Amino acid sequence: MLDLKETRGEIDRVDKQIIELFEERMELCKEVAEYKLYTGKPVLDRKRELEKIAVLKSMASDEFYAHSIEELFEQIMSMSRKLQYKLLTEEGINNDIGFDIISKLPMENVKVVYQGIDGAYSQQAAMSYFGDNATYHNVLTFKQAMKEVRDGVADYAVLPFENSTAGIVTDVYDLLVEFENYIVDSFDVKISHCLSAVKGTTLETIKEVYSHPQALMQSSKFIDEYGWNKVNCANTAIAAQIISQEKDNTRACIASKNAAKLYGLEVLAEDVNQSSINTTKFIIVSRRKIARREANNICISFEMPHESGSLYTMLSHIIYNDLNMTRIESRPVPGKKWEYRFYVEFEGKSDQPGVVNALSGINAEALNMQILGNY
Ligand SMILES: O=C(O)C(=O)C[C@]1(C(=O)O)C=C[C@@H](O)C=C1
Repeated sequence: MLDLKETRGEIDRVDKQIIELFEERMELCKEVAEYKLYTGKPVLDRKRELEKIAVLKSMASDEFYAHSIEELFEQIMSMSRKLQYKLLTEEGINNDIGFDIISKLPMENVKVVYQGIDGAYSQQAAMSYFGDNATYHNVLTFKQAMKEVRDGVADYAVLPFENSTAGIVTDVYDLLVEFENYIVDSFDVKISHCLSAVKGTTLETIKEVYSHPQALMQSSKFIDEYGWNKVNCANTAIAAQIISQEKDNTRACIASKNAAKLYGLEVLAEDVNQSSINTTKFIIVSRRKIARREANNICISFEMPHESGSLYTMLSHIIYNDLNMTRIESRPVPGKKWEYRFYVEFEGKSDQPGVVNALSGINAEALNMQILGNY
């Protein structure tokens, strides 16, 4: 029988050679980086990589090794690219992500827009964040709020980003890519929904419940127990307004207690959301590319070639630079069937070298990378 210790000794000897050769190869890649620094040639040269892999595979003695060699060299070349991005960052190339670092968001006399009407949760969120020294106005769509921020009509928009029960607010995700506005802060608001209707309505007379799709989802257990139809509205407060105008006791709405009071409705049931920890994360959006000094989250979006391993390759930049990923979401790419845009959030600051390396790697290797904010 073979001696395990002896064989392991042989493995150790081969591994040492692999390390020496790997380091020798990386030193050569530094020379390539220097060449690229002066010529402005991009780090990634996929054509060269594919040609190399084909040649290396043809040297393998069987199919299994050919496949392993392909994986191994994909990794080696990925390490080589990461080293090159790091060297370029150290030379000051690619490291201006362009955020103005500020100590505090300007809050005095600012104009704040929210979606919905009086009594909307977004209004409540906006007022709790900006307080009495801001002026507030509402628009009917998230897109209009984004436009007003872009055009300077408003300094900030306060938009819902994600709910702990119903998930992400997909329209807001899409608009963050469509508009060149930036997330500058985020905060959580505890949400407690009420079922409200005009006087004379009871649980027995109701047939339809009006609300925003997210609020309907968050209260679906309660609504489905009674078998009521769900009717989508642009906003919970708009639903309350419709119910108060229609004066029809077959209809009720899901909205805040505040909205019920504002539109003269009676509260028939409180806290109808199935989760007692129902919370919505709101974001503050600005057209200025600013980041608070203590901001420690970065959100980016990118698309990728539809190839095996491409998401892994993008995320490897985050892992390699020791960054903690806190969110990953995907949305369909408009006009492209079964292709997705990814949204990735990770901890870090826009001027941190690891963040700059990761962003320059993803920017070079993904399609349409956008930095959505450092908040
Ligand atoms: O040959 C280059 O241009 C390199 O940068 C070296 C290398 C490699 O490691 O072999 C790395 C990245 C490129 O995408 C292609 C090849």
